[in-house]
Amino acid sequence: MKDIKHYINGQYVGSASGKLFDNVNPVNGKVISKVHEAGREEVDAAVRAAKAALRGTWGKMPLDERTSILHKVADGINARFDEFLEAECLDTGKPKSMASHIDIPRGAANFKVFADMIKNVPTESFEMPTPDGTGALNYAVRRPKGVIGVISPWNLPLLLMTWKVGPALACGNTVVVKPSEETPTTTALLGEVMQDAGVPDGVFNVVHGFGGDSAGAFLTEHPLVDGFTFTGETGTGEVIMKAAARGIRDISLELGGKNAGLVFADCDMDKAIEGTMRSAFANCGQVCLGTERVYVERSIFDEFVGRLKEAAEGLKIGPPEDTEANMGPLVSLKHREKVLSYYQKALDGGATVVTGGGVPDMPEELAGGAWIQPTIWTGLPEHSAVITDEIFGPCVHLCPFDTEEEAIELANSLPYGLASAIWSENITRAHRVAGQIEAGIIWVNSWFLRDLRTPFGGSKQSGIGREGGVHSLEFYTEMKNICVKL
Ligand SMILES: NC(=O)c1ccc[n+]([C@@H]2O[C@H](COP(=O)([O-])OP(=O)(O)OC[C@H]3O[C@@H](n4cnc5c(N)ncnc54)[C@H](O)[C@@H]3O)[C@@H](O)[C@H]2O)c1
Ligand SMILES: O=C/C=C/C=C(\O)C(=O)O
Repeated sequence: MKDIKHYINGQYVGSASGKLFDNVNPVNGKVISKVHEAGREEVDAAVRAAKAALRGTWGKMPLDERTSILHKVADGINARFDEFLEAECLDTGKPKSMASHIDIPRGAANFKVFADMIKNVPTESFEMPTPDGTGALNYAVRRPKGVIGVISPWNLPLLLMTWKVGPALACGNTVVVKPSEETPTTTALLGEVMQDAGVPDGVFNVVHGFGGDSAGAFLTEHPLVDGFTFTGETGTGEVIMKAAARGIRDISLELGGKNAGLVFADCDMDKAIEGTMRSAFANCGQVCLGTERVYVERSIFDEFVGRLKEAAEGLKIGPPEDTEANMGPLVSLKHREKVLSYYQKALDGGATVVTGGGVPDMPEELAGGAWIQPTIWTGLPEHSAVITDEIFGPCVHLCPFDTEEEAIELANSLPYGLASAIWSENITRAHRVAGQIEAGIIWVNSWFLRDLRTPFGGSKQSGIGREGGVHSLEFYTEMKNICVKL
């Protein structure tokens, strides 16, 4: 069986401890590979390699050369598209139809976009008077922040990891990546692409393992890491923030959400149903931007519930290679336990189960997988855990509202503030409501439409900082002002 090793200083290496853990295919529960678990020793070697690489050829490389290497990385991902696709779908169980349109192309785009951007973003300069009349000139320059610790989740593994590694390398940093223990394969494969593209040893390093008391914690506790970028749960973000406080290291946190959809009676119903189907069920509901609570204006509530039910019941659950399937399993049986505990809470709380609510019957060869039904509820009170907690499954609670003010208040009622989707053909209303929603990303008549130049991140407990466009460059560089007395 294949074993997945760390990638440190340009070499694939195993753990000194010999500790391995299972990588399980969520489609059938079978072990697909064994993964080396990093101890402090491997994490230390990776961080030191990254530190040394800053002072090596990478640190001295002209910008044009660096960015052309990053274009080669993107081309390398595209050249091995099918391998990346296969690996991502084995680790996550997601439909190939989705990963081939979203995950893998974005993995390549994340390198190209930021390589081009860093070449075209100006810095500022200010002339100032001085008492002796000669004046002074201030100008700002960008320098890499240093060694960046990248800690990424399992839901969009290649997409979310490269969303950080792309701009970090474009800005001249070096990285140590700790991918999710659930989905190590595409990050490991990226090491080969980096090597072939001519990325110098030590610039891109990967250590595998778990979070607490494992590779994740060892990385955040390592004093030579200069900054951390993390995507994952809010609770994990708190732990990482504490670790980063030691030594005053910078952080960028993209955290959990419990995003609201708002559907007004003046929406285009077809668009609202199509968009809500995606925002509730895409990637088996495992998208941080998903809408697990949707508020619908009362006059169209019954119609909306009926149409969403019909559409949800039309979803085809199946394994990645089933070309008709548009819903895969959850990432693991453990995650399914969590999601099913909320399905039970909904029942206990007196919800009306509009559709789903359990585990589908699957053919024998798939019976060991983490399959789950897409689920719609109505009738729960706003304080119930199903409405306040991020479940991260293919489920949505629908609730009617009467006024615009009430809809805004409901959307803003939770301590999260990642994203929201508003459905209305009244453009004045859409702008007015969008301006009042407490979230970092608002979509009007769309969902998960991404322009990589835009600010991306959450407010309240959904994160700190923004990445995307110049905001990524802000995080991954130190801005230095040079003041010259003339
Ligand atoms: N805001 C966003 O952009 C965004 C995007 C995708 C996912 N998410 C969030 O991610 C979560 C799902 O992902 P997950 O379950 O993998 O999240 P998670 O927080 O459990 O794990 C994320 C990563 O952190 C590591 N980790 C866990 N504990 C750690 C510790 N103590 N120290 C260092 N590293 C540690 C894990 O091993 C993994 O690599 C959801 O909450 C989702 O909303 C947010
Ligand atoms: O699950 C969360 C999805 C996040 C998406 C991005 O970070 C992105 O599109 O850049």
